[in-house]
Amino acid sequence: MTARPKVFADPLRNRGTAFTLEERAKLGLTGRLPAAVETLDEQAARSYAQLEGYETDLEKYVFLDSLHDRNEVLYFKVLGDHLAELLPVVYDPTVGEAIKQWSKDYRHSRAVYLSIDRPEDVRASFETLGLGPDDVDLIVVSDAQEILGIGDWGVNGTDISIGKLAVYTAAAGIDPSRVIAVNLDVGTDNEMLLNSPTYLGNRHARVTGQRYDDLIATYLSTATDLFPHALLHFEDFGPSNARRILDEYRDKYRIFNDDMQGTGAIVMSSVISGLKITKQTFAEQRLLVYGAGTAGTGMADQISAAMIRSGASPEEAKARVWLVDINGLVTDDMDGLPNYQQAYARPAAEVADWKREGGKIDLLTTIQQVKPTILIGTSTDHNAFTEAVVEAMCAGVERPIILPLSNPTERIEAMPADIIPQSKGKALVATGIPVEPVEYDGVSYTIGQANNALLYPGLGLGTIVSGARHVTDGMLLAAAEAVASQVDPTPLGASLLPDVENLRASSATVALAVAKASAADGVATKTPDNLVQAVEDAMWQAVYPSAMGDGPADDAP
Ligand SMILES: NC(=O)c1ccc[n+]([C@@H]2O[C@H](COP(=O)([O-])OP(=O)(O)OC[C@H]3O[C@@H](n4cnc5c(N)ncnc54)[C@H](O)[C@@H]3O)[C@@H](O)[C@H]2O)c1
Ligand SMILES: O=C(O)C[C@H](O)C(=O)O
Ligand SMILES: [Mg+2]
Repeated sequence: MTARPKVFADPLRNRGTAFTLEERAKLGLTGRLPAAVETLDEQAARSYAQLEGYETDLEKYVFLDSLHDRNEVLYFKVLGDHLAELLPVVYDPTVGEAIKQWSKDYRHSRAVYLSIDRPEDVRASFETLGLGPDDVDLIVVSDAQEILGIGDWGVNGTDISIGKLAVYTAAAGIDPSRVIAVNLDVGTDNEMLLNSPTYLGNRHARVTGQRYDDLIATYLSTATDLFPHALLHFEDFGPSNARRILDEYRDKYRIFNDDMQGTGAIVMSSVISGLKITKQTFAEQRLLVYGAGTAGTGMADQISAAMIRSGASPEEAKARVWLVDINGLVTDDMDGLPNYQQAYARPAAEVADWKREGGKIDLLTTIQQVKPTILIGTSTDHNAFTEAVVEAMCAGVERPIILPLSNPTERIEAMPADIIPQSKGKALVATGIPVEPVEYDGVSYTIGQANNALLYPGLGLGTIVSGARHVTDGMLLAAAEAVASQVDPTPLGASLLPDVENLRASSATVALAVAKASAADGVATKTPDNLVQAVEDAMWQAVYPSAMGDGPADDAP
């Protein structure tokens, strides 16, 4: 058997049957491909037809993953041409299924693995990529402690970094040759994985404390030293680490926590749209967050900051937020509250005569007492938003904003198909997962996807184009407003958020707003004369470079 030509194994350069005869000769591929020289469109049509032959989304995920590893341009062409259909396959919710199977189904690797047991290898692990200081725009890292709403998946969580990067490219044209996916393998507390013969990660419990902190510090300093222009995206860390890392390092490095900041901002977009319907201000809102972890408290932070901007004092804003977590309404007499919950804990005296079940003040009671204008679910507590909960929300206010945001599908607090009829069409709903429109009383209600995927790609692009030194609150707000500006939510049944179908255009608009905010906040290091053009030019397209007049580089077979 002869050796496989090297270029076939490089997904960034491989074009398979699209190599012309000249390219085949130049690359030593003569006679190594069937005669047909296909266009990218022809290849994409065949790949899509093959994809349609698979039944389950997980099979489609595996097929697309293999395509990703053979030919990146073709993969992104197929993904881009069918974005709304395929986003749920390469990303949430199917990526959650793939992660559960990851070690068992292990095929190949495109990530960098940093092990807590070998911190001395961090630098070498990046250096093996052979990339220079100007070659990297973006790194997505996860320690996989809280993957989506499915918990701790150790090294299996690698695919969340890969999935997020695929969305960055498909949605905002981040150049796929300039990104790195990283898994921080600090062990896992998932017993099932530890006992599984196929598990590929470190076989010990999660390391915490100083050694963990040292690995994070080493990661940040090494990545920034080697790739000084890269945006460092943090994904699916556990709640206390997520917040600690962001608080400690956001003024020092170019970091972004998607679950806190990206999710907070997409929720801001949903609320901005909702307030166009209720004709209220942020300062008038009463916010109830059910599931006060990384995402939920990130949202509370952004919404209370918006209350302050719209005229509330910090004390008034705080007094308009209620958190309900696993032990019921969060009050200041509870022991061991994490600091991110303490910030919003209600005075115990204020709720002394509220009804308690098993010592807890539950979600329904809190709604009845508080009459929230906004109810957010980030609890992973499936079906927690019962009919009684929805009815109580509607009894309190005319048009409640109800956002069941837990992912994946098996975790969502309620499905819009239930909330819309239960609220008689009054509730303003968006979800984290993609869902079909709901028909009710002769109206079709389109449900916006309040998933950070609608926001972070454009935010990342704007950060890269402006060379922002940090991701500021001003940039997050600009992104949220830019997303909301793309829809008119006021007709009955209209979505609160733009359609995923238009994600690429939407991301460009977001990027532009973010780049402007970066300059206004004084963190931009690049200020192109024509920002619109700079954003357009920065967006990578799924075409073979020769089509843009640039042939493939020389390479021995
Ligand atoms: N739509 C989006 O863009 C988006 C973004 C980030 C996270 N999320 C989803 O939000 C959920 C939470 O993610 P996270 O990263 O904040 O996780 P997390 O673990 O940090 O927070 C979850 C919180 O919910 C609480 N909780 C668990 N069970 C509960 C119950 N029965 N009742 C009340 N509270 C309960 C936990 O104590 C914890 O405080 C996940 O499902 C995730 O997929 C969605
Ligand atoms: O990944 C997603 O779909 C959104 C979010 O980051 C999550 O953790 O659920
Ligand atoms: Mg996440």
